[in-house]
Amino acid sequence: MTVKNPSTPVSKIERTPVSTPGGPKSREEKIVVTVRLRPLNKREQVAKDQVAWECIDDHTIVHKPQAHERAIQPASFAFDRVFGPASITETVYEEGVKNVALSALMGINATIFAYGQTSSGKTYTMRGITEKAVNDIYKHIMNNLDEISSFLDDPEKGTVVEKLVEETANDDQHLRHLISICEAQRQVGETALNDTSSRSHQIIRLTVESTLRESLDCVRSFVASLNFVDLAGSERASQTNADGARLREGCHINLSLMTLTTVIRKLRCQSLSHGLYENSFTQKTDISPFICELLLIAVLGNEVVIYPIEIQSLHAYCSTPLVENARTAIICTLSPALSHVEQSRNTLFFATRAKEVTNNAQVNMKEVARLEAVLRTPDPSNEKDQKIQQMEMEIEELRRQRDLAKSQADELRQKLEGEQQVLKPCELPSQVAKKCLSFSGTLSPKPDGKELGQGNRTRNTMGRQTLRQSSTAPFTLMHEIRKLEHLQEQLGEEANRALEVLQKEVACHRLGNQDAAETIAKLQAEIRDMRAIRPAPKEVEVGSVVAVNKSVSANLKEEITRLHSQGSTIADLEEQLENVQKSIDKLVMSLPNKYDQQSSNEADLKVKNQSKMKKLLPLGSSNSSNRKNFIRSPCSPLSSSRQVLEPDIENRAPENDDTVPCETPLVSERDTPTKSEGGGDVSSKEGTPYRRSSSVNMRKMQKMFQNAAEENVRSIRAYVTELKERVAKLQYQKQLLVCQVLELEANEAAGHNIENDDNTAEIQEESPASWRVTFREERQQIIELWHVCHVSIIHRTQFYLLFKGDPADQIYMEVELRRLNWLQQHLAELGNASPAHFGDERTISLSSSIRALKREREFLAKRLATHLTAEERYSLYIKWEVPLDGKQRRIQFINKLWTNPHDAQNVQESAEVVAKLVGFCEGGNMSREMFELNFALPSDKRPWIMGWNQISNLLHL
Ligand SMILES: Nc1ncnc2c1ncn2[C@@H]1O[C@H](COP(=O)(O)OP(=O)(O)OP(=O)(O)O)[C@@H](O)[C@H]1O
Repeated sequence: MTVKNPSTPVSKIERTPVSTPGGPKSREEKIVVTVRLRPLNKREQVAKDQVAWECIDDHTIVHKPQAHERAIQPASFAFDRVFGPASITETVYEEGVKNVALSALMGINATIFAYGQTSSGKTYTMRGITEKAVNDIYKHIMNNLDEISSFLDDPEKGTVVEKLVEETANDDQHLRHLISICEAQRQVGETALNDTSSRSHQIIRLTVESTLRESLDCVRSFVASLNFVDLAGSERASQTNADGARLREGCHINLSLMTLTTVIRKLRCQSLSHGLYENSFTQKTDISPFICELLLIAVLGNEVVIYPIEIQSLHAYCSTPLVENARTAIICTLSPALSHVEQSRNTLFFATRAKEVTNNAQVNMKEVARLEAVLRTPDPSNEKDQKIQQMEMEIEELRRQRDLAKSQADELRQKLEGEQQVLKPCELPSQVAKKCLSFSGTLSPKPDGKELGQGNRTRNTMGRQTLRQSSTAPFTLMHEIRKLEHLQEQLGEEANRALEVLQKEVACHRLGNQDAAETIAKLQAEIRDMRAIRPAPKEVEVGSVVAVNKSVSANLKEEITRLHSQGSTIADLEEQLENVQKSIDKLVMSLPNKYDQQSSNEADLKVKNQSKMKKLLPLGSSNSSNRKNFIRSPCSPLSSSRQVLEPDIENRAPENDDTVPCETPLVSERDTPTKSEGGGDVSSKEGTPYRRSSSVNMRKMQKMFQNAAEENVRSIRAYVTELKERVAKLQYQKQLLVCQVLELEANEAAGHNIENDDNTAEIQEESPASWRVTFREERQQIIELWHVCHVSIIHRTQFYLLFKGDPADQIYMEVELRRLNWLQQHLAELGNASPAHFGDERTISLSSSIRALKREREFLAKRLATHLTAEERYSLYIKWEVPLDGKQRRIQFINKLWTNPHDAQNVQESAEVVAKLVGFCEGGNMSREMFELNFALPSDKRPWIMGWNQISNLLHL
């Protein structure tokens, strides 16, 4: 069909861009979205369905709240135009879509499509719209019978869709006839909602060619498509009562509509990219080519070139630049029935989204279209070239990847060779490394005894852990040792600094008494000791590539022996820090005022108790009863009040003067003479002006000294505690290293077959998800091993509450697991008969562990009385089924804690109770306390903790 265009644009097409001489003109335009609400149909009336929607004006449709929904605000939707049940199709056409339809006469592709649930009136509406549009176009033709030509299957347009027929319409009658054939061919079926439900989408496309005479000798041609799309309706199987083929049809229809909805939604989100459409299509492999085509026309407004459709060719088509060149109008049809309110709402949501989609309306001049079509039409030879080019690029990329992989493999090989060299002196070439990878937990002989027998499963998992942890040993080990040394050195330096600060602090007191002098001397000695604990000179810088390369040239065993021969540096550090802690305490205690000295017996007892308590909970020593004994000097560089107080120093009394306020007991306000306090010149009557002024100043000073001293001691304490934590971490790391060495040696002894273990080396790192699984498994094993080895329940509590699955917990979990496995094996080997001696009067045996645990439980039972209220105790007794009238309820209750490793609730609640009794809290403090425990346990005998010395002694390192 060819239409001659009048020399002037169709006046009614207000928004259609006028063609301009010299080229196409385009502008962005929103999709025209209209809504048509049909009347209740017979079926709905018979069912006495309610009307749920109302068009309140030409642009707004609202949800009519039902009687029971009065309170709810009506949902309101606004569109370009809204047509109520009384509107006839002519009005819908004239006022809704005519402008868009007649754009085709101006060379602009146009699409009108209906969208709505089944039986909402799409076909009813589109039939009328198509009819009216055809009328208008032919009317236009009749008025402009100048040039008429026709074409069929235009080569520019490619080929038609399978079963798609393109015919030239001779006149309006002919066109109507063609449309009626089209409709007759459309598959229609009966559903519960619609006797004549369309079971397929329908598109009628008119290709409109028109000319525009610009001047006597210049005629411009336009070509545009006008598409009338009547989509099949979305439906709910429950409402259509569809089954069998009808149901499958419905599913298919829904699926394709869903795709359309998705495209609209994505378009709305301004994701107008070609990949987007490709994705939409590729994801829906069962979408019929027809629907794809439909989407292209209806949504993209593309100048459609129809290929014999295959999904693939469609992709190819989509990936070419799209010419957005269309005007689109959507008529959303609605049933007013309350029973369909949800579907209607969905339709309105779709319409709302469609409103936001912008089209690019562009005049199609035939010449331009031709050229573009030529450019876009794939030239087979060209296409081939492109494919070759693309393949070449892919080959190039593959080559690059291969080279990269090769160089990585070479690098790895080199590293491995380095490791092999390292191991040669031990007559354990690469075998050891490989054995280590494959170690499957043959460390422990099968333990005897019922409880200890649980170790089998544990050891299996240990094998897996070994894979994960030791996959890079011994290379990693050496690297770790370097890191450890580095940390040790840092720690030593920091400890020195801490001690220096402390020394200054002490010096500032200038107290000159014997105790203080001794303390200072001792601290100075400690500083000297600390300085002596220097790790072996670093050959390389840790962490750098150089370090790695140099490390591998060293002998692993030598490294470890050297580390050990450094005099158990970490243990020394630990001891030194412990001494620092003691020194601080002693210093504090050595500076009592006279008042305190006078009540020395009592105070001594108290001090003893306090220091005993400190052993239990070293961090808890800054209690208020101690504070008044703290160093009363503001002279530390840490003290903020130093400057303010310095002028007062000249008022200080001679040190050996009994009357000097400095040695006067810290007098409480209660004990201070009122007169002196009030007037300040009372003492002038009794003594020298010097005394008068100092008696006033000293009270003030004492208070300030006290505050400053407290502040200083607190900060030093915190610092020392931090250092201790770090030492504890080092201790853990060292234990891990030792465990790994142990494994290496065990492998060595076991003479593992490395060939069988190659595949295991692949296990390297765990994803967060698999770490979580591993964490749970490991924790359970740890809990079971604690039980089996009668490990301190305070330790269990701390560990359980501290390590909750953070990836950083991995190292601690593994150290703990390895340690416990070792302990389990050790206990099993020893039995009760011959406890092992480790040279520091500590012994580890099953019976000693049980005894220690018993002591710990008794200790906790005592704490029940002091740390819980009677009410809290009673509710716990009830919860834990401890007879309320029974004797020794406290110990009965404590004996129930941590008794069932397989009962997660028992574990969790036990931990909560113990934490409360010992005073642990969640979070940061927990960490501090956790590590603190490694330094000062509730008992001097701590058979459940294996330190570096014990393990390394056992390893004969
Ligand atoms: N605006 C209207 N005024 C009067 N009757 C209407 C109106 N719209 C639709 N109908 C009637 O409602 C019934 C269903 O209409 P139609 O077949 O057009 O729905 P549909 O949305 O195309 O359904 P399906 O998706 O199942 O094909 C028909 O009998 C039709 O005549």
